[in-house]
Amino acid sequence: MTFTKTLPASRGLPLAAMGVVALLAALFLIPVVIGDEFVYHIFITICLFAGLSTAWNIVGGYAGQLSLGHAMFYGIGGYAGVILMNMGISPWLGMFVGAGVAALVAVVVSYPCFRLQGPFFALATIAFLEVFRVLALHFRGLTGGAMGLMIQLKLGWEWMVFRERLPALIIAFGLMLVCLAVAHLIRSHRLGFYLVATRERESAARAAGVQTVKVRLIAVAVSAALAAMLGTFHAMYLTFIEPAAMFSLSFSIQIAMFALIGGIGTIYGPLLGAALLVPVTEFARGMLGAEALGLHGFVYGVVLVLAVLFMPNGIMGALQRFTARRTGGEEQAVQAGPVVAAARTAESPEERPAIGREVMRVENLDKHFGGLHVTNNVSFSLREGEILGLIGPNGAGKTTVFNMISGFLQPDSGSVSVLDREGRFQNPVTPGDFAALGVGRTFQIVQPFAAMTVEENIMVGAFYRHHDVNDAREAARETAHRMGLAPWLNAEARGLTIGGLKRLEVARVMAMEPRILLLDEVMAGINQTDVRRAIDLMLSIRDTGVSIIAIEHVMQAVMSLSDRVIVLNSGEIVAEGKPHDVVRDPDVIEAYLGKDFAHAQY
Ligand SMILES: Nc1ncnc2c1ncn2[C@@H]1O[C@H](COP(=O)(O)OP(=O)(O)OP(=O)(O)O)[C@@H](O)[C@H]1O
Repeated sequence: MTFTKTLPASRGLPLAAMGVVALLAALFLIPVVIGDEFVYHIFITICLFAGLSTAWNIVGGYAGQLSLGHAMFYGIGGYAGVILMNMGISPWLGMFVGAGVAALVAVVVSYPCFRLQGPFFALATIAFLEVFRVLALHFRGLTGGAMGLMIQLKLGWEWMVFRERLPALIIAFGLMLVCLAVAHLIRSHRLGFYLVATRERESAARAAGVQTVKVRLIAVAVSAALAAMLGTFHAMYLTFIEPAAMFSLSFSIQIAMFALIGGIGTIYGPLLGAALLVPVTEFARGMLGAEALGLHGFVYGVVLVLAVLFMPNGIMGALQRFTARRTGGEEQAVQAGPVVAAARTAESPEERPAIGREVMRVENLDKHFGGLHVTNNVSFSLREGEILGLIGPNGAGKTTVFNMISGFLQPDSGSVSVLDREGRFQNPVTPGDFAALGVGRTFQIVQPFAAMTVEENIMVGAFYRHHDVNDAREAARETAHRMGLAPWLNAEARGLTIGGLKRLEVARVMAMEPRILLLDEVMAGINQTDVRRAIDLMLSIRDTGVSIIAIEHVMQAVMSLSDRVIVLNSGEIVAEGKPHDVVRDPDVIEAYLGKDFAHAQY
C-alpha cells in the first residue's frame, strides 16, 4: 500500500509565529510612530475588519457555514451600545449586552438552518439582516429610524469616546486580539476539531459522537457575540449610526471576503486578508474617489479577482506552499508499514477469548424507500467478542441495515437494542445515542476529514473518550501505532491511498474505544497483502473483546474471520450459520456465490 506523505506542518511554525507577531506589532506601532490622523484611521479600520473577519471565520471557516449577513450581529452590538449609552449606561457594559443579544439571535436564526443541508443558513442570514434593518427603521422611538442615532458627546475611557485616535486604536487592537485569541483557542481544542470534522464530513462526525448541530450553534453564538462587541466599539468610534450602514449587505460580504482572501478556516488568514485589503480599499477610496465616481470600487474588484486567481487558497495557502517548498516538504509516496496490533495472524490461530453474552438485538427491522421494500423482517443478534459476517448481493439491503443499527436511518418498524455498561438493554435512536453505548461504524464510501492530518482525523474519534487535547493526541498516536499508521501521522488524509483511507476509518472508530464495531466493506478495493493485514487487524481487535459486524464481499476474509454469517437477499435473511455451512446452502449459492464458488476449497 502506498501513502502520500508530507512533512509536519509544524516545521514552518516558528517562522509563521514570528511573522504574526511582527504583523501585530506593525499594526499597532506604524500609526503611533507616523502619528497621522488618516493613517490612524486606516489602522483602526484594519483592526476592526481583522476582528470581524476572524469572528466570521469561526462559523464561516471552521464550521463551513457561509454567513452573508454577519453585519446583523455587528449592527445589534452598535445599536445596543448607543441606545444604552444614551440612557447613561457605559458602552463597556452595552458591549456585553449587545454580545448577549447577538448570540441569542444567532442561535434562534441558525437552529432550523443547521438541521438542514444546503444553502439555507446563507439565505437566512441575508434575510434576517434585512429584517433587522427594517426593524431599525420602524422602531423610530428607540433607534431614530432612517435619521439614525447620534451618541451623546461624553468623552473619556468610561464612554469609549475620545478626541485623540490613540485610545480608539488601543481598543480596536485589543478587541482584535481577543477575537484572535478566541479563534486560536477554539481551533486548538476539541470544539475546533469537531467543527472542522462536521464541515468536512457530517456523517462521519456524527458517527464519532459529535453533536453536529450543537457545535455549530456554539460557533455561531461565539462568532455573533464577538462581532457585536466590535459593533459597539465602531458605533462609539463613528459617533453616529443609521440602519443602512449598520445592517449592510455589502459590509457583510466584505467581512467574509477578507477571510476568503486571507485563508478561510485558518486562524490568521482573516487578519492577513484585512491587513492587505483594507489599505487598498481606503487608499483607492481616498485617491480615486474624488477623480471618478466608482473607480475605487473597480480597482478594489481587480485586486480581489487577482487574489482569487493567483491564491485560490488565500494568502495562508500561498504562504504554506512557499514554506513547504523551502523546507523540502514535497509530497512523496512511501510504503505502509505492518499492522502492529496484530498479536496473532489468521494462519497461526491461538486461544481466543470465549464468545460471551448478547450485546445487540435486532428485531423485525422493516424499511421501505418509496415502493421498494429494502429490508423485510430482519432479526439477528450479536454476542460479545463475536465476528458476524453480513453478506449478500449488491442492493440486498446490507448498508441499509447498518444505517438502522447505527442511528443513521430510522426503521419503519422493528427495534434495535444495545447492552449498556450496566448490563441493561437500551433502545438508542440517534448516531449519538449509539456512540454513547459504544457502537462505532465505518462507511462503505470512506469519509476522511480531508483537510485534517491522519493524527487529527484519529483525534476526532479519540476526543470521545478524552476531552483534553493532549490526552486525545496521545490516544490517537497510540491507535495509529496499533494500526500501522504511525509514520503518516502528519500526512494530510486527502493524500492517502484507498487502503490507507480504509485503515484510517477503522483507526478513527477504534480511538472511540467501541464495544461494537460495524465495518462496511473495509476490504473493498485493497490489494491481497492489505487484505491479509486487515484480517489480522480484525482478529486482534476481536481479541480485545470487541464485537464486530462486517459487511464484506471478499469471501476469503468472510470465511477466515466470521464466527457466524448472515446472508441477506432482497432485504430478507435467507441463511444464517457457520461460514462453512452457509456457503454450501443452495439458496446462498443461487442468490449470491454462484456454482464456481461452491466448488472452490475454503
Ligand atoms: N436513501 C435511499 N433512497 C432510495 N433507495 C435507496 C436508498 N438507499 C438505498 N436504497 C436502495 O435500497 C437498496 C438496498 O441498498 P443498500 O445500499 O442497503 O444495499 P447493499 O446490500 O448495501 O448493496 P451494496 O453491496 O451494493 O453496497 C438498493 O436498491 C438501493 O438502491
